[in-house]
Amino acid sequence: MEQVGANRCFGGWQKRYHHPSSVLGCDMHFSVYFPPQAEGSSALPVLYWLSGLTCTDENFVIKAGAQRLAAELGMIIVAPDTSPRGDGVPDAPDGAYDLGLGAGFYVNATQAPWAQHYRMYDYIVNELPTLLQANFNVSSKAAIAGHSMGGHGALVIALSNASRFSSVSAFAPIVNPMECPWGQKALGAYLGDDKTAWQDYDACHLLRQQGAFLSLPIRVDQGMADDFLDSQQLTRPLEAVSVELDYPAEFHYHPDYDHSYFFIASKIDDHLRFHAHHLGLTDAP
Ligand SMILES: N[C@@H](CCC(=O)N[C@@H](CSC=O)C(=O)NCC(=O)O)C(=O)O
Repeated sequence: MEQVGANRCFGGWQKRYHHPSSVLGCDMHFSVYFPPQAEGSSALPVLYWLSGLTCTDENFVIKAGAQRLAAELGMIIVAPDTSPRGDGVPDAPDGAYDLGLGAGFYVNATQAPWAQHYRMYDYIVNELPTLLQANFNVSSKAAIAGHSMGGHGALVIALSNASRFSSVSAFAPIVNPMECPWGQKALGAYLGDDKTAWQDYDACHLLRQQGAFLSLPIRVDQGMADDFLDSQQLTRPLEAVSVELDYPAEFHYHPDYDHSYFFIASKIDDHLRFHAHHLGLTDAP
């Protein structure tokens, strides 16, 4: 693993790394914010941030403005890329933004030509945490968050690995990919036509299946001026499932906010405080 960037930021460091991924079969970048407390001897908890369509590991780092509060809270934030990358990694034949490069959907693909490299689920759940444990002073406590496609990834990964995460949050997540154009296109390509294989990657399905056995804290924020709100099954279907199950997830709706990083930057502190509380860094959210 090689460090390829380092910027002093709120008394800590915003760093970028490059490493060979055996799971993805290619070289990957990821970004890490180390708060000032990382220079001490205590292991710090990690918040994984999963970004949306078209993003790399850098969109969140540059646009969300999370570092100021992460520095105060003593929280490491890890932002991975959104798909495998590089020569030899297939892309959508028409260069579409919602399939292939920048659109890994956090699944393990089973279909040609994707199956060899598109294994973002295993990369986030297994390879990346192991790499972080081996190289940095991180504690075993972790939380996960994301936006849109990354909100889908965060919810699916946390719901399927609830013992690994103290909390999960999402901005404008795709919560029912089985029933929306972005999800149907990606899951169809990566997993094939058998929709039973899609269920493992649908947050609504997972919550309905497992909600009765879970105590995972969930928070979702949604802008009401989001152009994708209804067309891409964002947020509301998951709220309906949580109401149906009486699952105590938090849903916050915000008039006038859209799907962009302006929304994320406006509300990211609420998510960091939510996770800090459940990670045991603070008494109150
Ligand atoms: N180009 C597309 C939509 C692309 C887009 O809005 N991407 C979002 C995530 S959407 C769901 O995963 C994003 O985070 N973009 C990067 C950024 O820095 O804003 C279109 O215009 O329709």
